Amino acid sequence: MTNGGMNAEGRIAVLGGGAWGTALAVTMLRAGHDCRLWARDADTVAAVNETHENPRYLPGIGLDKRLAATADIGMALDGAHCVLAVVPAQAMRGLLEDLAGRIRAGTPLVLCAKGIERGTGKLLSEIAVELLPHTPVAALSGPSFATDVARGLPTAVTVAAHDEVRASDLAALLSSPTFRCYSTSDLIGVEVGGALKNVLAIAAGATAGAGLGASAQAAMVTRGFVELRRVGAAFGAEPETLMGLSGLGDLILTCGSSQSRNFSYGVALGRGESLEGRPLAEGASTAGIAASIAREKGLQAPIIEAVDRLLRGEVTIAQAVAALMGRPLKSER
Ligand SMILES: NC(=O)c1ccc[n+]([C@@H]2O[C@H](COP(=O)([O-])OP(=O)(O)OC[C@H]3O[C@@H](n4cnc5c(N)ncnc54)[C@H](O)[C@@H]3O)[C@@H](O)[C@H]2O)c1
Ligand SMILES: O=P(O)(O)OC[C@H](O)CO
Repeated sequence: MTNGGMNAEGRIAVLGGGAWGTALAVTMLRAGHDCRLWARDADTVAAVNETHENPRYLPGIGLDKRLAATADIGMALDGAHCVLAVVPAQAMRGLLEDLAGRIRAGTPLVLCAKGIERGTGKLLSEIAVELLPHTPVAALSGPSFATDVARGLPTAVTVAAHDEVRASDLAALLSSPTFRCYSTSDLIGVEVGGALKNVLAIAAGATAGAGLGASAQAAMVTRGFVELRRVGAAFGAEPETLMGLSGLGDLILTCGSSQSRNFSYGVALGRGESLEGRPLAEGASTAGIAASIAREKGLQAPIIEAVDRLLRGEVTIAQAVAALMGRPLKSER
């Protein structure tokens, strides 16, 4: 496999017709691959095929006319040499169950969602290994707004697999001139970094929404990053991974931009607005899971805990801030 992912080695199946699945499918075409996009929603399939748009999830962005969508998952998988799974984290188990018996043994599966399963506390790769024991599993994560990536704006992400050679082969396969994939064998680190940054983006958004000022926002993100590293370490993540694209990199992106759905969700929370019917914010599911994992492991994660309690309606933003500021003084480390 050559560098840059410009050699078409076969077809790539992208499963999930939302913002990120659509952006990745277009990126795969740009990388020189044949690509089929599977979407469960017939309107999305029709819009992609007929008007070359995904108006529900990527409004206003014209898509590559070569992009073919289908509602038939078997057709998307037919001849695929690599499969990208791009549905929300809480829907991933259902998708992977559908893939059992359909995906060819040995075909790599790249998990592109950022979350942890509610109820089990499992990483998505753990679910994949359990349900698809003959499938090599990888994850893709890093600073990447779907709208930026779909437009062909440049960014860099990380592709992780336990097998280092597989990770670097996949990074080469998925890279394009505007989508630079680094590789690592720290699969856990990449998954945990991507999942936890969403909770901190809600915290940063809530700080902004409550009008607490730019200084508070920077302090929240910095101390939140300490918690991300602490909880990440408990999962077995390597510290260097969390300092990379799928930790610090994505934190910088999502904690400072209203383009982030998690940040915007936090802004609404901080303003006391309704959270009903808002776009997907994975951090809202991950907050409770991360808070309970931190408690179980005896880790201090007061910001993650505060987001969880705010979302449950157990505290007001003023109470959450007072509790954080009133904690006993301690060393920064
Ligand atoms: N949007 C981004 O900028 C971006 C970037 C990187 C990673 N991600 C991650 O990608 C994942 C998906 O996000 P998104 O932005 O595409 O979300 P989205 O809300 O735009 O789209 C979700 C898609 O999943 C489909 N879906 C939902 N439940 C499903 C199910 N049970 N079975 C099949 N399909 C189902 C929906 O129909 C929709 O097509 C999330 O974990 C997100 O954190 C998103
Ligand atoms: O819009 P968000 O908050 O889901 O963030 C999207 C991506 O994860 C950014 O890397």
